[in-house]
Amino acid sequence: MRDMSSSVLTARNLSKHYGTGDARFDALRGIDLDIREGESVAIVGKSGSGKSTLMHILALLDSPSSGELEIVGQNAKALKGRALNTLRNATFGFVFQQFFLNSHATVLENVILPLKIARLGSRERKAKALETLALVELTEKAGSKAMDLSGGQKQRVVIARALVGDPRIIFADEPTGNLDSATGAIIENLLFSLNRDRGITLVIVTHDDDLAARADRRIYLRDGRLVGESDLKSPPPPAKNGATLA
Ligand SMILES: Nc1ncnc2c1ncn2[C@@H]1O[C@H](COP(=O)(O)OP(=O)(O)OP(=O)(O)O)[C@@H](O)[C@H]1O
Repeated sequence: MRDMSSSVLTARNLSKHYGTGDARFDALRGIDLDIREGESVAIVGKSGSGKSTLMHILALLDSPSSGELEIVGQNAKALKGRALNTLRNATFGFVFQQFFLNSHATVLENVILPLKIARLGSRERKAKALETLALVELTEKAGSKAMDLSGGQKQRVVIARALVGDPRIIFADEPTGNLDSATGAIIENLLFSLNRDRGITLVIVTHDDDLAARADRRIYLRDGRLVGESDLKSPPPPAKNGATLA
């Protein structure tokens, strides 16, 4: 059983700006955050508030302009090159719209890819990929081309690919964004069951209030600042000037 109380991600005074001089834009300003092993966290806020920027930095896909970040006890600044890639591949799973499936490859080949990168033997990676496809109920589509699947099936392949390397943390950016509500509910249930049953920490960026409400904790961003948090027991912070946060 994984230790639920220890931090898997710790951010201190994280800031990120784009551009310089007059063109400088501060996308994140002084973010402090602790994410504990096994919890589910939704990052919410208006468009442009910095949600994706924060998630990309937490997932080591981008670096902050200043501040400190620790991932499973390791200082992000000290991680470079191969060590960075190895930690990212071994620790994280990504459910991002920009990480497209290879539509001409089969479902199985798409799911196997991270295991190839991790240099697992071919028999072992096939067995592991098939086991993961069974978990997302896509066994019968293993040999289909990814482009021949429905939107919900594609998203399940993306989740299988995120899951196949046994990640400690899954980062999901608008995981139900392009799906109809019934299909979105299936994807949502799948993500939260992985969190509940396998103890995988879940970090989700979403505009969807219902999805955010299912997380253990919500983190509210406004103009690059963390303006509040709510867990299951406390309501969200009041919106400034009557504006809504969603
Ligand atoms: N590469 C970049 N260069 C300049 N500005 C950027 C860049 N990437 C993001 N920004 C700016 O940083 C701010 C935060 O962007 P971010 O994508 O994190 O917002 P978001 O909250 O995820 O928005 P959305 O909900 O619309 O996806 C935005 O104002 C955006 O225009």
